[in-house]
Amino acid sequence: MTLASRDIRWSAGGRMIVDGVTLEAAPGRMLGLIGPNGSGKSSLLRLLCRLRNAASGVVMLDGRDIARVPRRDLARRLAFVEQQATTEIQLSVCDVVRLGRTPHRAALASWSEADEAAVTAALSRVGLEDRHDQLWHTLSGGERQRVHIARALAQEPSELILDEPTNHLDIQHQLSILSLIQRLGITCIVALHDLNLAALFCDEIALLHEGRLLAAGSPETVLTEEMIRTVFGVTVAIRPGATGRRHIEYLIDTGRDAARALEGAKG
Ligand SMILES: Nc1ncnc2c1ncn2[C@@H]1O[C@H](COP(=O)(O)OP(=O)(O)OP(=O)(O)O)[C@@H](O)[C@H]1O
Repeated sequence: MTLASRDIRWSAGGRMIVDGVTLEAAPGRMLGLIGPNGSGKSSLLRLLCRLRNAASGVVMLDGRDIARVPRRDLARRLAFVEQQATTEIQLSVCDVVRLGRTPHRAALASWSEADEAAVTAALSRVGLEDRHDQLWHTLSGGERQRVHIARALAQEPSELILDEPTNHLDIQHQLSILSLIQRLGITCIVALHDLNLAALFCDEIALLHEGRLLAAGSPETVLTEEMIRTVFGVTVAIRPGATGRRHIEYLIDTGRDAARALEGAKG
């Protein structure tokens, strides 16, 4: 066991947002967190990395309540890539990635070769080594996202939590970032909206609905036609894809839509 929650609850604005979630991320595996908008994915991820405290229940790192783990020790273990992270506007790309080294450096210690090597390797892994000195605020949305992933990689975590890391990324970078995360071989929890990407990359999937964990298990057991219709209100057909993973096809009644549009045009 690495990161796990037991019956955690968190409410805001008089509403239960995370409602009794018990979840376990297996060591070295990639756990996908899926669910409709507002189902509580970001809130749950923030509880798991202790950016928020659960009102009840417990989050555990290797069986130890994370509320009792010193912040610095937690930062050495666990990295979080937020959905819309912002950074001080005058920082350069390498400055942002260097922030990932903070938990590993003793107070007042000078910048080491190992620190610089970790930053260079992280930038190269996200394909931005040539942007080392560019100002962060001049990057495109997708490049910023990749820099934040590089910052998390420079942190050399053993647990990595990512909130929709493919946001803003073109398809090539969506695939390369998820492949990279998969190849890291560390424990990952990643919130994803794209169900096909979740099926393609995740070892396990957890499905949230209205703050509750509705299902957790292999992509085959969680991503079923019935579950997707019930939770997302979308009709799909699921077949084995060319990769051997499941492929989800969204069934849109284009014939009916076209007939309606035609009738509307006739007045
Ligand atoms: N601090 C807060 N105060 C009030 N409501 C909140 C707060 N934080 C989150 N919520 C509400 O909790 C619900 C879950 O939000 P959350 O961001 O966790 O969902 P999500 O599954 O990540 O959504 P999305 O897919 O749209 O990113 C939403 O309805 C949101 O408005």
